[in-house]
Amino acid sequence: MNRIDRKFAELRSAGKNALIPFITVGDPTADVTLDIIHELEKSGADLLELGVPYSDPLADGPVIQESSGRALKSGITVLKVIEIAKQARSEGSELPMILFTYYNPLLRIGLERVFELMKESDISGVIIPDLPMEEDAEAKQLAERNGIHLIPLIAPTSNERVQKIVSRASGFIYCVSSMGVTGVRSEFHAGVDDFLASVKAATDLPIAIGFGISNREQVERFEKTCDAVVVGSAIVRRIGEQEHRLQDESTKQDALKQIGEFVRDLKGASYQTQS
Ligand SMILES: O=P(O)(O)OC[C@@H](O)[C@@H](O)c1c[nH]c2ccccc12
Repeated sequence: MNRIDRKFAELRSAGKNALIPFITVGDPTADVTLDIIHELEKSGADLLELGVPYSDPLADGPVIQESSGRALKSGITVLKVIEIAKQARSEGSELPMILFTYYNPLLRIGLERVFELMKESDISGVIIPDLPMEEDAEAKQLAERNGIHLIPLIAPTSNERVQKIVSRASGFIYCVSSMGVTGVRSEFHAGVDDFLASVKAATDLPIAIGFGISNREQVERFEKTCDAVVVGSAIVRRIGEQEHRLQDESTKQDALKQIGEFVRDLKGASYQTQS
């Protein structure tokens, strides 16, 4: 049991769902990211995806790509991201943290070392969008050895593949609402409900949905069929809009508050875990 399991168990017994924000670490700077992490937590985030900025992010839409660009300018690397997770923890954060990274940055450091560093920083999960199940044996083994969940991403796909993926998963299952890239969508494909039902039928693990969720109505839409929603672009876009105000001491608190309010809105009164 790590922090992810404990959080979902706690929410399940309270009959609540989880909100999982995704942010790009280092956007606009490492210091501001720490403030954002604490603000998200105060505003009701239940778990957190820490995105490692990457220069060639295949699955990312424009909002996250631009955010990666800002973060790379501030000099962030995967090692720095892991360091920032550790610092957030030492500053009192209790959030279960999930590292979100493409595979190459991990390989460059060396898988063995990077998983040990994640453990030392109390990171509970890792999502590697470009690592297919067929090639994840080494990462999976190292994750297990270090008490970290390798969280699979599943896109609407054949039943057989769903079975295969969930049967070896741990932590939770991240279901992608639709094909394509991240970003805001106004509607969800009707097949998404069948897809979620087929995943649910195949596993007892919590199920998260992400890709294109940007408002309270959409969060509610998935309340019954999922245990968690991931919101990336809608939050990252707001961080981008506040880029300068977040870096000016005289406006920073107000800018943080606006981001926090958006997260409170997403959760809605029925979700609220904190007042
Ligand atoms: O941005 P959205 O549409 O809210 O989707 C979540 C998402 O940003 C995050 O989980 C994510 C960022 N990059 C990704 C690449 C692949 C899958 C998922 C992701």
